[in-house]
Amino acid sequence: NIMESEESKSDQAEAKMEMGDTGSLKDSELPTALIVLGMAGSGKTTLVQRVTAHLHASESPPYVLNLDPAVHEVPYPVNIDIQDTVNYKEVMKQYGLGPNGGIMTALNLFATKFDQVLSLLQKRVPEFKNVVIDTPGQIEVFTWSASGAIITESLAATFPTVIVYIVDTARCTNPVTFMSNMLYACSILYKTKLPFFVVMNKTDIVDHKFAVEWTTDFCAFEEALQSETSYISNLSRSMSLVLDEFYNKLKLVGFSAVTGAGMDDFLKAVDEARQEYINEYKPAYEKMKKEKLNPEKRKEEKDPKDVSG
Ligand SMILES: Nc1nc2c(ncn2[C@@H]2O[C@H](COP(=O)(O)OP(=O)(O)OP(=O)(O)O)[C@@H](O)[C@H]2O)c(=O)[nH]1
Repeated sequence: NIMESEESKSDQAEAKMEMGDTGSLKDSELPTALIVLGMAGSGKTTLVQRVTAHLHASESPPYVLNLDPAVHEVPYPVNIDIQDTVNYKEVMKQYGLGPNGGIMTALNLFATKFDQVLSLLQKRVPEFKNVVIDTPGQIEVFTWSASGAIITESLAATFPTVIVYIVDTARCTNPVTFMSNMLYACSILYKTKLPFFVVMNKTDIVDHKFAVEWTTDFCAFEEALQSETSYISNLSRSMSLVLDEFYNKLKLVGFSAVTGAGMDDFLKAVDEARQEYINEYKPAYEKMKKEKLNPEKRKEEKDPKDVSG
């Protein structure tokens, strides 16, 4: 069974919200769930640590979930840690798996109990403005797995949910690498359909100005491609044009998880994405839910009965 870490338990909360149901609460009373995604080494864990420390200092501590079964040490105060429920090394042994298979299976096992996480969270709703979720090192373990989809969808059905996609700015100064990373970001948007923004992390090493230019000025990107061989440069040029629609709406936030620079912009982007969830995602989700629960009605609307006899 999934349990909260000892320090994070609250007797008050148990008494306050026994019913564990957010349906009767207004949107403004619900916390924002931040799902932190990014390639291995992009800085997910360091960012969660930095944001958590900032929110604690602002006297608005978040509720924190670690979903990485293989992290050596969780460097921030965590409320629910996947490692307390499943031991991925034991999973590897028992099922004869390699490290990635072990991590994936550990997440699958955890996902089968995610309803328990939700009810623990729901009981604590009035205490938190943010729920921060750190994900496994290898991004595809979460973004291309059934368990990642189950976790994302059940969070998004309960709370305003936002995807925070972390990019290692220093590793994206090559225009082709940058574009590949943006294609990946775009694929996550496709898969989750959730409000989304990109954190250009590690700006203490390299400023992210180039990324803002490349996503807002096609000529600047084309110029940066000059040194590439013709095939790659032509393909990248075409891809960049394809990404234009994605770039138009995309929010890039410069950030340093080490120094904390960019925190205000980060929190502003969270607020805007939360608003987008309330204004756009939620109504579309409610409509879809209604249709799913009432398939007959939908059929009738689509195909009205022939009353002519
Ligand atoms: N200079 C600098 N280094 C950073 C920053 N954020 C993270 N790092 C470093 O980048 C490395 C990876 O950071 P993590 O936070 O472990 O990244 P992660 O995405 O959680 O990594 P995995 O979960 O192992 O895939 C560490 O050495 C961090 O110290 C940053 O803003 N600036």
